[in-house]
Amino acid sequence: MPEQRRRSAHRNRGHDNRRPARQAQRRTPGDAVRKAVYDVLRAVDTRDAYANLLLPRVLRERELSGRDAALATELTYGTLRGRGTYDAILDLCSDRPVAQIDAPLRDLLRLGTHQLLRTRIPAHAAVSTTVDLVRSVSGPGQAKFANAVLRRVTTRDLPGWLVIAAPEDELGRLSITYSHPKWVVSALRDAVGRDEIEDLLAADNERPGVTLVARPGRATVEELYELGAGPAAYSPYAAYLPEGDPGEIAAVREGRAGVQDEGSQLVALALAAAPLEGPDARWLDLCAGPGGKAALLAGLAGQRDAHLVACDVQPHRAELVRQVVTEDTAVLVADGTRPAWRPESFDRVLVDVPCTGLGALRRRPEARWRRVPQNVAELGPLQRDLLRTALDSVRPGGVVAYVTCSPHLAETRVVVDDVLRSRPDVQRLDSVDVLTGVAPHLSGLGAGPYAQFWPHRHGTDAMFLALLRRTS
Ligand SMILES: C[S@@+](CC[C@H](N)C(=O)[O-])C[C@H]1O[C@@H](n2cnc3c(N)ncnc32)[C@H](O)[C@@H]1O
Repeated sequence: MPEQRRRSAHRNRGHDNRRPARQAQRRTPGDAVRKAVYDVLRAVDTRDAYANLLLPRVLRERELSGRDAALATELTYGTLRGRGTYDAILDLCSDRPVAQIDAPLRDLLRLGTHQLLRTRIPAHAAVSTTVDLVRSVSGPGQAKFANAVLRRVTTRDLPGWLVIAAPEDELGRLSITYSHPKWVVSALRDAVGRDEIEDLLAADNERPGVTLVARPGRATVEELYELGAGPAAYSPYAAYLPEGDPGEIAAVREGRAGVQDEGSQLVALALAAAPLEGPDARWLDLCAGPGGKAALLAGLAGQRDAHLVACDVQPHRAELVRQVVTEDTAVLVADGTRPAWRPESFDRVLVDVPCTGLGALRRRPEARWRRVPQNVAELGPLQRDLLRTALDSVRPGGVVAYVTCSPHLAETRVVVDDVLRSRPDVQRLDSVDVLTGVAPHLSGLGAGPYAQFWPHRHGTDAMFLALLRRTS
């Protein structure tokens, strides 16, 4: 299913019926595609651009649509994701270590290697188009070097290279074979276990399909089905969009529906469904930007006469929240660790903390190379502070959902267990039970009380959920 959704998403991106005329005017459309890919790769490297945000803009500006856009997307994402594998192979094909090759040339060698080993582009075309590009950006001397290196790459297929490029130790083998930094493989293996690590790493290299959310009270899944979406596996508010641009759906443009991973929907739904005694009128989303979960919670709150307060420390993120929530939601720009409200003000609190995002690697092809182990250590104190504030903000009997889009144990159970050690006033609820109440077909979330989603098991991001109740 994810494979089918992924293919359709590729096939249908940005159809433009003016394309044939434009393409006819262009002398070498293939080069325009590769130049666009190259420019995005450089921007990712030099100014920390996000490929998923920059690429659509570059495609629009250069009027690349239809098959050209699909090819550019595949080449950009594939080259960024496969970097670890390709560098190990290039090290065997070059007389200079990859780390010492000029960054622009290195990006082009990775792009050439991706085309040779993971696409159906004929080898001669992959080599010549890449070498032409090297000539135009780095000069004839480098073009000769690139030609020699890429010709060596053509001498084996990917499995053939992996046999000699992947080291024998397990971490090294997994890291090169599935193109993840070793520390990420190690952290993911600690979280998912040895039996499933390869499935998880392989799933991280797939492009996720598009999941929509029908925001309660503002749109229905039936409305989305009529526009070509299909039923989703778990969330009653989700619909899969097999093809087409979600931006072309009126409900999405109007903010009544949105694009939202099903795991993200389910953790918000679990907070709303967690059993509660007493009033259920005041909800808080402590880290709300850009607002996907806040929009869903605001809709659910509206259905039971509750009100949501949504808070984010970054003004531009709070503004994004404002654009997707209902009018009766109060949006605050505030530091969640210095609450602007009195303790015990809320009945339900979501704290979806800033994290490494290691559970959403499918969506951000460059993220795995950008994150470093220190990020985990640096985020830890903030994650703990935010969870403490969330617990202080909820009334006795109220519920807190601690959420991350990382399965790294140091960001999930270790944070919760650490904080709860000094909180005798807090009880763990069984998140797995609550989630299966929301979505009866769900399984594979772990033994509880915490719940962990996985891309390879659920087709969702690797969201973590801990539901906690204040007892006094
Ligand atoms: C993982 S994102 C939240 C995603 C959001 N819940 C959604 O579904 O769209 C974490 C957010 O926490 C915000 N943040 C970071 N530090 C914060 C703080 N001290 N107080 C409040 N928000 C903070 C970040 O700006 C970011 O928008």
